Amino acid sequence: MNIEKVILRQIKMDLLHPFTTSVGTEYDKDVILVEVQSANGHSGWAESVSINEPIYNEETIDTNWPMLRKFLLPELLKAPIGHPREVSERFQSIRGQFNAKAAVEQAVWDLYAKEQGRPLAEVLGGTKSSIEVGVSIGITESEDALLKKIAGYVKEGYKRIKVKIKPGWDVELLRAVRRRFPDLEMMADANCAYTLDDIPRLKQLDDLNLMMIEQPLAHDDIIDHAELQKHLNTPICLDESLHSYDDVRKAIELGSCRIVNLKIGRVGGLQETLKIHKLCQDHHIPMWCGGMLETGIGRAHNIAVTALPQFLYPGDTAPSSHYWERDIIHPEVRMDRGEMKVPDQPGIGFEPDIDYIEQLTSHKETFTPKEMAVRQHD
Ligand SMILES: O=C(O)CCC(=O)c1ccccc1C(=O)O
Ligand SMILES: [Mg+2]
Repeated sequence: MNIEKVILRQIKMDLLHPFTTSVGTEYDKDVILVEVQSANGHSGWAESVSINEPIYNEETIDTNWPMLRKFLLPELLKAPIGHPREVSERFQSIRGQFNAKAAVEQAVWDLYAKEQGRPLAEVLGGTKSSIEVGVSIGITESEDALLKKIAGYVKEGYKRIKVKIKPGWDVELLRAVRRRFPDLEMMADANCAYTLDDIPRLKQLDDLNLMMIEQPLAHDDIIDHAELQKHLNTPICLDESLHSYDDVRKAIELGSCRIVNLKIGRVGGLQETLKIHKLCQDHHIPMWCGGMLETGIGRAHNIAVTALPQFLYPGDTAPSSHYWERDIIHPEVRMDRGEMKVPDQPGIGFEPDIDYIEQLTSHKETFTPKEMAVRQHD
């Protein structure tokens, strides 16, 4: 692959509806888009899934930009790349920065797939032609508001719903949802809001036939989760705690989770995703694809990984219209009766709407191998 140019753009997008979790509320999103261009005219695209504040992981859009320009892009551009797997190898000595690394690596994967004229899902080993879709529902102002929202999403056809919980907004609430929707495929996501002192409270969730409870305990823990899982029948799914193949290996070994939420950004890219996928297959651990309120570009990557066979549950891959007045790709991501088609076009299979992206752009910077070489000697 001959990468001639990398373009970073930062855009701002208003969310159609604010999104509240146990740690904060997102009203809009600043997004860093990475475009890698090759000599033969193809462009690969991806986005950093960092949000505006360091409340999900330690990264933000404002920490990603200087890491990209100072460390990651010089590594990428220092010599030609044969295969996208080499990108994560080059980034190995740089600590952390998972979302930023993934954004670059995923753009290279998209470029690679386009150069081969094949869909990204197929290049990764995906086996599905359509995927099932779930929806993640933020904390609402009342129980009634939540029940109304769920009724709407059930009507739209979503295959499972995920309710955000926190202490005091949990047992009674989920009981009310279960009473109203006895057969609904339902799960809860705590975003780290509990401790082991809450075992008695969390045990009450066992009667509600939840598919799983996501990340009940601290973002950096896999030990207490193993203890908690011993007390619960409901499977624990980890999100924040898993950054790598080795994290997942240790969590499986300890019994810290029975299900894995995979976010490509959180684990540093698609190569790591593929390693985790193989590990979960070998251990019969179901996976599903989490979301970070992505634009259509990040969403397209999420759809591609969800086509892999071990992605056994619906993911948080709602269609464009769930998040945005207007998305930045053509066509927009659509859902039909709770399913989405995996695109059969080359690469991510959706065309970035470059004119609209340019309108939304607040900063832009271009990098070439030559300029990087000059800068390295400054
Ligand atoms: O993209 C989506 O719809 C999923 C939203 C979601 O749950 C989420 C959004 C931002 C940060 C963390 C999470 C999470 O899965 O914990
Ligand atoms: Mg989560």
